[in-house]
Amino acid sequence: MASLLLLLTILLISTIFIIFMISISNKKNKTNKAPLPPGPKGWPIIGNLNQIGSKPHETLHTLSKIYGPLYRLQLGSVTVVVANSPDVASQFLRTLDTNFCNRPQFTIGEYMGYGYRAPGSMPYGPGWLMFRRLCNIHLFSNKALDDLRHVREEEVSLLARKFVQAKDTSITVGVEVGKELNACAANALTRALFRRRVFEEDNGPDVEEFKKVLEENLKLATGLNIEDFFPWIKALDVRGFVAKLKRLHRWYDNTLTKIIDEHKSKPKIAIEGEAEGKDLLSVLLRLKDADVKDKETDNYKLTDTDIKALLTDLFIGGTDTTSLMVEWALVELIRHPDILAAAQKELDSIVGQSRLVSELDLSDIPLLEAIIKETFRLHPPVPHLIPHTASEACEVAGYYVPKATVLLVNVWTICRDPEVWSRPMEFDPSRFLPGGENADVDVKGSHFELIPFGAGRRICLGMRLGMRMTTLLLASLVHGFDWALPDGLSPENMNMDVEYGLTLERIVPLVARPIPRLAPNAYVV
Ligand code: HEM
Repeated sequence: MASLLLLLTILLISTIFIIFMISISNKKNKTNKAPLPPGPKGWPIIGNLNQIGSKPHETLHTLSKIYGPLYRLQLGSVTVVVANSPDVASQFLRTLDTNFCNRPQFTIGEYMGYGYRAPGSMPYGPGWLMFRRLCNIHLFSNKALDDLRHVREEEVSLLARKFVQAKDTSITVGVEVGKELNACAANALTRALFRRRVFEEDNGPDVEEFKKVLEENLKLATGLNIEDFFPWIKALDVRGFVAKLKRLHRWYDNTLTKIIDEHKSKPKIAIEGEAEGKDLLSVLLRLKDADVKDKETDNYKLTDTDIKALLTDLFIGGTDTTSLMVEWALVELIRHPDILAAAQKELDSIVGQSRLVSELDLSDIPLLEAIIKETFRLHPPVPHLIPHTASEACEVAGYYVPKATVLLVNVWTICRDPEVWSRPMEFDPSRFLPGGENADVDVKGSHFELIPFGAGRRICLGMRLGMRMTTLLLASLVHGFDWALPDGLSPENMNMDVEYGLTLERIVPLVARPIPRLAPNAYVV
């Protein structure tokens, strides 16, 4: 009996001791822990979701004026922090990069990323590193990019030719420039990925359907989908969002399965052999071969699903971003004819007027480069990057950021912050010219005031191709054509509104008249 009493007493004392220790440690945590970032008060259950509105980039921008460089939103069950200054962005993406190099598991990655097996949605780890390494060697290295220079140049000359042919019919109506740019960027990319032009009218997979799919792509891929914040809405699929994603995924999957089968049925071409064996799909199929023990894959056994996930991601990541960017640059140049004329003069002095631009002409074009940077600044194609997530709780800028918090880097706001840029709303490329106030700033991820491709480990995988294609396309359109608006439209009253998505698209697409300005045989392909 006495020993039972003793045992109970010991148990009681230890329980009290444990409770005491936990409460001390909680108190200590509470007092030592930095406060959560400030943010607007939310409603029970939905949090701040009802305050986001239909133009989240504008809402997030307005909130930055109230709550400063780092604020917090509660969107349903998910805590989101928004970084609004170069300094805070660099704390997340440079100082704490290892903690923020994961992606939240959002619905889009579940379907379009084949269950988070594509590089854009995949968790950080060996599989993700392997995909990036493969792409960096076989698609985006300088050598791989040089090998495919002719492909990009051919596609851009075909576009120029199309614009020349359109000149008579477009006098009153103009051409829908963004759509043509999109097809051009898509064809150049898919020729590098699997040697096919997806927009070839009589050869590609059902072209009309493909165009619709492309349009649907990024509308669905917005950074802020309600389904990601309320699992029950996703389960019930109230908006039909999941059904649409599944349909889109099925389309990609069927199309890519056909393309892969076609490639497999062709005789295998050694990787060091003819150039045509060097498209990314041929390389991936060779690496997938059971006999290949390759350090590039760390002997990871690639599957057809991995390959389809990668191709889908590269295609989605590489088309709209590029064409949107060039469309915005052209809009700004039409609104600033003096800058357009100066850029034409710069290119004429290098290329002349008897041929189209080649990528080889584009090593010393300070004004065009400045125009590209200024366009990235005022119209960053991906306004909040792709969401990142905190692997562990941490402290940033004196605030506590809990584990699993979703991070949005508000590039859109940073790029128009008057504390960072003088005359931020003015399109003025001269700020980036030698001697200009921002001459040293580049877009490659080390100057956090201008990170249209992101920064750190998750920086855009296709940045080098994106830059090459953007520069070639814009140079060709500027050098090859004068640009006018259809009758009745003036540069001053162009609609500049955007539709929010993962990328910011123009609500009213640019319709313009290309007027050839080179010798007629310059456009002959
Ligand atoms: C003007 C052109 C482009 C812009 C502005 C752009 C922008 C971006 C941005 C902002 C991100 C997210 C970075 C982050 O979350 O920190 C990203 C990621 C990505 N981009 Fe691009 N991009 C462009 C072109 C391309 C091209 C040409 C490709 C491929 C062919 C591509 C493939 C990807 C992929 C796969 C990712 C995901 C990377 C990862 O999560 O590891 N992008 N891009």
